[in-house]
Amino acid sequence: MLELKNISFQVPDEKTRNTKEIGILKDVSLTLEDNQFVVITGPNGGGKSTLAKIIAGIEKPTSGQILFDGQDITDMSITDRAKLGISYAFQQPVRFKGVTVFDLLRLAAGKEISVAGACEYLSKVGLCAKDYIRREVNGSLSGGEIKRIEIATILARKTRVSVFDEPEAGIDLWSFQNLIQVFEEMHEQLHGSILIISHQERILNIADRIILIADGKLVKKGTKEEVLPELLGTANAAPSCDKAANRK
Ligand SMILES: Nc1ncnc2c1ncn2[C@@H]1O[C@H](COP(=O)(O)OP(=O)(O)OP(=O)(O)O)[C@@H](O)[C@H]1O
Repeated sequence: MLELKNISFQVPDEKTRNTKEIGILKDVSLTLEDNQFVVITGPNGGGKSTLAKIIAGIEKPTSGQILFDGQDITDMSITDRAKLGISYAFQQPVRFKGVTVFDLLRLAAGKEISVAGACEYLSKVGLCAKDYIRREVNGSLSGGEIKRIEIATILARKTRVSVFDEPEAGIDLWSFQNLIQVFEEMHEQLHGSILIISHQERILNIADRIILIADGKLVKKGTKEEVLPELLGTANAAPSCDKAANRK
C-alpha cells in the first residue's frame, strides 16, 4: 500500500525574484491500495505530473510523507524506490542512444528474456515487434512509438506500483483501444497497483477509483459513479484566469 500524507510542493516564484513561493501541491493526502487501479485527472497545470514525480522520487516534496507498506520512503532515491517496486512512465519518455529496444526490455524485466518474450510485450502495445526489437531507442522513433515502448518496459517490469503519466498522449485511436485492453489485463493479472494520470474518459471508465486534482489540491476522490458525472458536468466550464494568484 502506498500512502501520501499531507504532501505539499512549493517552488520559488520567479515573478517575485524568488522572494515568494508558488504552491504546486497543497496538502494532498491519498492512499493507493494493493491491486487498486486509480486514475488521477483534472485540469492542465493542476499538479498531477508533479504528484507522479513525487511518488517516483524525481521530485522531493517540500513537506509531507510518503509511506510504502508502512516504510517511510520520502527521502529515498528514484533507484531505491524502483528496487522496492515503484515504476514510472514519463509523460514525455526519455530516449537512450546506443540502447536497443530489446536491451531496454531486458533491463526492465531485470532478468534474461528471450526475443520472443520481448516481442510479446511490444505486440501488447500495438507495435509490430520484428520492426522494433533491434532498433535503437533514439530520436528516430516517433513520439507515439517511444511512448508505447516505454509502456512495454513497465509491463516487462511487473512492479508493485506502476505509474503512467498520460499514456494516451501521442497514441493513435487504434492503438488507444489496445492500450485500454493492456491496462485491463494488467489490472487482472498483475498483483500490483496501477496509477494513471489521464484526461481520457475511456481510461477513467476502467478505474476502481478516480481522484480529481485541481489547482494543487485533491478536490474529489471516489468511484467513477461518484466522480465522473460531476467531472463531465464541469468539463465545459470556462477556465479561470486567476489561477496563478490563487496558488499563493
Ligand atoms: N519546478 C517547477 N518550477 C516552476 N513551476 C513548476 C515546476 N513544476 C511544475 N510547475 C508548474 O506547476 C503546475 C503544475 O504542473 P504539472 O505538470 O504537475 O501539472 P499537470 O496537472 O500534470 O498538467 P497537464 O495536465 O498539463 O500535464 C504548472 O503550472 C507547472 O508549470
